[in-house]
Amino acid sequence: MTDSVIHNTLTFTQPFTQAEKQLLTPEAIDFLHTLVARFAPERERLLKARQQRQQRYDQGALPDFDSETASIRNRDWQVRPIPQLLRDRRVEITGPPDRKMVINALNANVNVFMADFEDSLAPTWQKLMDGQLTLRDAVKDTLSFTSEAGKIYQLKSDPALLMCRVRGLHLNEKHVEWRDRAIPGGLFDFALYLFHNVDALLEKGHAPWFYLPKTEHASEVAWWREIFRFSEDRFDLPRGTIKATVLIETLPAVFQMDEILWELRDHVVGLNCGRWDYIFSYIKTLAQHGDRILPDRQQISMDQPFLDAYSRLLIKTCHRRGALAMGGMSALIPSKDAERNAWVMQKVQEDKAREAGNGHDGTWVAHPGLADIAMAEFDRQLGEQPNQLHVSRDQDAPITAERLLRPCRGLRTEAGMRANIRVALQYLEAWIGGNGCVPIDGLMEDAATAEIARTSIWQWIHHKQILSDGQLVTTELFERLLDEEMQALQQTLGEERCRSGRFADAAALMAQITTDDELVSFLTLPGYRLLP
Ligand SMILES: CC(=O)SCCNC(=O)CCNC(=O)[C@H](O)C(C)(C)COP(=O)(O)OP(=O)(O)OC[C@H]1O[C@@H](n2cnc3c(N)ncnc32)[C@H](O)[C@@H]1OP(=O)(O)O
Ligand SMILES: O=CC(=O)O
Ligand SMILES: [Mg+2]
Repeated sequence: MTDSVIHNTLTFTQPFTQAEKQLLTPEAIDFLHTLVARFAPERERLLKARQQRQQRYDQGALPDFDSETASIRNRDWQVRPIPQLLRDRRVEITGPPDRKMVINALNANVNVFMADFEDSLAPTWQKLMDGQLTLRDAVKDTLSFTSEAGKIYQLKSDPALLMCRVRGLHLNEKHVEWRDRAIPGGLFDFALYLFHNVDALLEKGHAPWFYLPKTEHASEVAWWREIFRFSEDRFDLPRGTIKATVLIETLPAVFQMDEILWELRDHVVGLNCGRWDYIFSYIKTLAQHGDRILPDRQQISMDQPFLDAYSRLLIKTCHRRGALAMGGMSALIPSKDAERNAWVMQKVQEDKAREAGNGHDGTWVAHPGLADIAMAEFDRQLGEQPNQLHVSRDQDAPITAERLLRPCRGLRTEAGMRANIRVALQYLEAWIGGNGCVPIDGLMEDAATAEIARTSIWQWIHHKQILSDGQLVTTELFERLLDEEMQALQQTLGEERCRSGRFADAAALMAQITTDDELVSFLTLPGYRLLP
């Protein structure tokens, strides 16, 4: 065995196992190679443009609607009609492409399962490969799993529809290099999923359906459009076969929704309110704006004016253009404690009722135990209709940039700061250990929610915030609280768990990204260096 595999001008940094050889066939690699050679250079330019926009925000500018694309916003046009199968997406479950979880998700009482290579996956090579193999088996309807206790998991006869969320533009796949540079992670996920599943999907009347995360500008979905078109031609697919739902989960993107739908009009079926990354992006984009600092995370609920405006503008924009307006995720997950569980169910129900009432066409759940409650709320609102495309929201007053950027009221407290530290620390420990989604204190925590936790603290330190009890937030206060929370975790989890886990690495990373002068753009970038 050699140490690396060179195929054409792609270099794989390690030899393939027998299982990986099923995915990394010469033909699949050829396709990946072609995509990388054609599209990787443009991705560099798109990332540079992100940096340049951020520099302007850091110098005091605020995101706004682009006057140069006003004609796209003002003209009447619609996206290509939504395929029949995708017109009713009232409940979607999400989760990493872990074998047991994929079966449970596809068997849940939902319309769609979004298999996630982004927020909920720590992209180790092993997880990526297992995830792709799992999805290939799911598409072929041969997926099964036997737990250590001997429980057998199999797909039901009418599983949910499958969508694949590829990694965001910023993430690399370091195990594959082209011209001595790591290739774009999203392109790797896309190429393998498409190559191995397109025939089987089409055979059963489905198609390659994707979720595109963390877009910041319409030019980024134009990049994906060219990849979709090229792939359709390569596989002799009619134009518009490949479909995508675009997450609107960055602050700059909320000002670009018409432009995003326009650029991707042959392929897009909807936009989605990725509320957690959106909150993170609000903090990051406005990192230097001392008058727009967010309070404790617990107070940043969807009824805050800036988030309510975001949800309503997304619905209004989508419905005018004939696209679905998907809602987002409550982070609450079921509890074994009956009293807490009743409270969780009530909160999730309220959240789904708000989304359905606003006019969303569907929503997300993080756990199968929440599917029925979400389904009931959307059934109540939608009735026999597959969606709410007829809800125009034309009666609303225009949603302005001021409203979308409006500062969020609420307190900054020591308890809130400690909670942020606990979440970020435990999440980073899980992530660098290869687990990208974990329950912490009754909440689903993934890369997006952890980003809120760590960037909040950075911003509070950077802008010398005063907590509700009068304490000044400083690096020293953060370091003391980090130390205390580490000790508290040792008490709760036990010395052994803390010693054998990756807490020392997690605490070091946390300290570094929280006290750096520059706000690190994604925790997964330095984190990825620690992943195998
Ligand atoms: C901000 C965003 O990007 S949101 C999208 C990304 N985030 C996600 O997708 C979150 C997905 N959710 C999860 O990963 C999980 O629900 C967690 C980690 C939060 C909790 O998982 P667990 O600790 O396993 O929960 P719990 O023990 O209650 O699970 C009970 C059962 O439900 C299953 N389950 C839990 N969540 C899911 C899910 N999302 N999909 C399918 N099955 C699930 C478990 O596998 C388990 O199955 P089993 O009884 O057959 O063993
Ligand atoms: O991806 C979803 C989010 O809320 O972030
Ligand atoms: Mg997200």
